[in-house]
Amino acid sequence: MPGAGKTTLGRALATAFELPFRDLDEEIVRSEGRSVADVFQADGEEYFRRREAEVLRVLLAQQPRLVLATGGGTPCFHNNLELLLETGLTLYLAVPVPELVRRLQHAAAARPLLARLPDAAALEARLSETLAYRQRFYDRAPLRCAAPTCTVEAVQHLLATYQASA
Ligand SMILES: Nc1ncnc2c1ncn2[C@@H]1O[C@H](COP(=O)(O)OP(=O)(O)OP(=O)(O)O)[C@@H](O)[C@H]1O
Ligand SMILES: O=C(O)C1=C[C@@H](O)[C@@H](O)[C@H](O)C1
Ligand SMILES: [Mg+2]
Repeated sequence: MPGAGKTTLGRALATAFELPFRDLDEEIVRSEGRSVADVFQADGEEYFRRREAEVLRVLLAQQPRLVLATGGGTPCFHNNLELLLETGLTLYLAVPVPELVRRLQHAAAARPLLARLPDAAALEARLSETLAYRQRFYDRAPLRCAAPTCTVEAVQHLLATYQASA
């Protein structure tokens, strides 16, 4: 979900595993030469999702060994989840909606899907609706860690257990 900690944990995991880190939103921004908000505003979500799927495919083809922070919506469009499940090991950061609200309430305006909401209650309602729809996608990740224990050490432990059972 937005604000779940993908970038923070992703960077730390990349350092721990000595892998390059990439953030899919940043790759889209670089490829488009404009911000995510500008893409949404000028060309709409459908265009953004198309570009997101294309940039994801180009990135994975160019750089198959990496830690990638996706966007919150990435697994829910254009069979991106199937691609991620086939080509890598996916981790879902499960963060309760009230905690997401705390993290995002002062940063929602810059986010196209969370902008123009009147207050924290409206933000909470929007995030709850979004998560209710997305949960079915997120739950297909083979690895899951729940806040507040989404640490590098917790993920290393999850990985060791996963690899031992594979
Ligand atoms: N484990 C954590 N505990 C508490 N706060 C955290 C944690 N991880 C990240 N944060 C804070 O939550 C906010 C969002 O973190 P981050 O940018 O890593 O999330 P994200 O999933 O990448 O968000 P985005 O939707 O912007 O891509 C930041 O203010 C960050 O400092
Ligand atoms: O949750 C989402 O759908 C989004 C999250 C951001 O990371 C961006 O990818 C974009 O704002 C859409
Ligand atoms: Mg991020």
